[in-house]
Amino acid sequence: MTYQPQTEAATSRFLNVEEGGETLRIHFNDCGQGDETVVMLHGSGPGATGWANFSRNIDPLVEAGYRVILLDCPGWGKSDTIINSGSRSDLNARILKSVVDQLDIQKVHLLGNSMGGHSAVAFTLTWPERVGKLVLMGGGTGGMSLFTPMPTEGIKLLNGLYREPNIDNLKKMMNIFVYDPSDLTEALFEARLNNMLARRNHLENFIKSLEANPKQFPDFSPRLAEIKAPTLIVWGRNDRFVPMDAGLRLLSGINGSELHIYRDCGHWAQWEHAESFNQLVLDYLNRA
Ligand SMILES: O=C(O)CCC(=O)/C=C/C=C(\O)C(=O)O
Repeated sequence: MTYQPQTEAATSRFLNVEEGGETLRIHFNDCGQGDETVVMLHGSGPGATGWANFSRNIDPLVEAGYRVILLDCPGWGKSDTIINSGSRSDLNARILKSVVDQLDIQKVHLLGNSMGGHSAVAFTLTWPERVGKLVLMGGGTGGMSLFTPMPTEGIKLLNGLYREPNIDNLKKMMNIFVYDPSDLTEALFEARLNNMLARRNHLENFIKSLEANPKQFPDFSPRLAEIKAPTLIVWGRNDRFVPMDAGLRLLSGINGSELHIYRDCGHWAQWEHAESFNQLVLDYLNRA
């Protein structure tokens, strides 16, 4: 039978999650029907969503026989908004735990981009028995860089875009987000701007969260050795948001890990090198 590409509308679902004494309506996309599930966790940029971050990765994994769940973390996409004053990595992990519990999924592979990587590590540290393999891309822990002053130029532009969400600031951020900005189309900018402006409360609450706690993503370095899940770390050599040495920290901390560094690649390996990335991930997941 010919494979039918997944669509956002046909896979869109909502669940309620209790968090901090409140009920949050959480959005996710549920794609495919495989026995094994890959959860994709997006980054923290304004306008990011599961679907937008992983648009080039969903079909190849579903076609290969995986169920793919794309979670919109609270404060992004169609999920409810939140002001977060604790660890956002752990908040996202708690939300994911409730979603997989409600879906009755016992074990998941986690694929996280940037903040999504931080959240995947938080989930694994708290519920290790629920994790198969980890794929951490441009993220996995907060903390300092040995070489790059923090916040990085990318994170400064990201925060600037949250404060002043307009097309000029979006282009400034996206131009250093990827290695080769000539791949970025006006349609992509427009879709991203529309995503952002559709939920101004998300943007305002991200800034309020930073004011309440500037360190939204804790440094998990001292606990990385607790992670037993086989872990594939993926980084762009030219990442100007989360510097590559964070990937080296993950590699030295997580015993069963290996690292793939893409040349000519910024903070969005899954998009910039989609074909190769998809094959890399599938080979890793299929490996005994
Ligand atoms: O500050 C950090 O460590 C995480 C930054 C981050 O998650 C940035 C991600 C950006 C995107 O993935 C996006 O905007 O699509």
